[in-house]
Amino acid sequence: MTNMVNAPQAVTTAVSKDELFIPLIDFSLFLNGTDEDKKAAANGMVDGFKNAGFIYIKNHGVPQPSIDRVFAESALFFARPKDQKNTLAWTTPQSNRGYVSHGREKVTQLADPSLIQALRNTNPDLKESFEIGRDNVPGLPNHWPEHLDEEGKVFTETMKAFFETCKGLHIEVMRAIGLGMGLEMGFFDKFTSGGDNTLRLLHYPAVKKDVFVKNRDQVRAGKHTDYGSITLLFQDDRGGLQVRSPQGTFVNATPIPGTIVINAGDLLARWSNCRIKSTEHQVVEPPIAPDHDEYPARYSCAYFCNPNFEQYIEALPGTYQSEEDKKFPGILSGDYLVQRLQSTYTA
Ligand SMILES: O=C(O)CCC(=O)C(=O)O
Ligand SMILES: [Fe+2]
Repeated sequence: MTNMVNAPQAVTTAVSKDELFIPLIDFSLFLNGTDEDKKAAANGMVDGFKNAGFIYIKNHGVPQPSIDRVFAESALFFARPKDQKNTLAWTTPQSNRGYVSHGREKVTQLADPSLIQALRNTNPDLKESFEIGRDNVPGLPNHWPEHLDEEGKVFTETMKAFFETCKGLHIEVMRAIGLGMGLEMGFFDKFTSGGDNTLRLLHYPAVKKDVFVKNRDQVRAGKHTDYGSITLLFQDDRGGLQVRSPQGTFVNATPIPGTIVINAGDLLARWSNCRIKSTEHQVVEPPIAPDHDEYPARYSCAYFCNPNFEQYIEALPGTYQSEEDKKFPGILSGDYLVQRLQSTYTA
């Protein structure tokens, strides 16, 4: 008889509040378990994406020292002088690579550029970021700092390696989603092989407490949904990420050491014919105010995954019975992303 007490559990709870239930999945059971383990982990993941749009995973196979190195390199990068960072500036939605300074991006659901501009002026996001795309794409170079100095070279090597690590995890997570949705486990492989993903390093600088007191609408990152298929989110231990609950409240997605938060994006919601949810989230000041007058800086790292840009995305098998059940027309993955990015940024 197996010892049920010591058997690892595929699914436990990460967050439970206001009807928002975000599961914590032991991903090693999917990666290395029996067929039964794989199925239990995969089902738990898909349930999480259907109900909350968010899951946490542990034992995910990404070595903690690599994650620590990415955070350390990211902090060194953002500490560079503004002028230097601006030489690496983000340019176009088609490229979606480079440095984005405070207030330039305002993630929002609004499509009207004048409304986005008005919002950006009143409540700028208190953050800066650096976007890294698939390397060696002709005509769309990454804006690496490797020519700047030795540190720039180390940063570049670290991020290139981490991009590949996350690309591997994306492939595995989509295999789990395939299994959990009753598709073949390899169903998504032809959509994930290219790695048309974006690694975004984020820095939310230290901010005076009274900024949030004077303006109650001030946030570190405005509420939004992500655009692509899934996002792998690595957060530090500061806290501040919040997820919209079915009751409409924003609930803390508290950092859990050793875990990665994964959320479904709009394109996966569309692809799954709305079986899977893409849930609004935001970043606010940490839940507990410090004794002194300032909230410390927060760092995070989001790996935005997309189906290969040349793939045509339409309702997945099993999510409709007849053509009329399809809620959206098909679209090329790359066209969808560029459309969404175009309304997010102004030059
Ligand atoms: O910094 C975070 O924890 C979340 C960032 C985020 O949601 C995004 O960049 O889309
Ligand atoms: Fe996001």
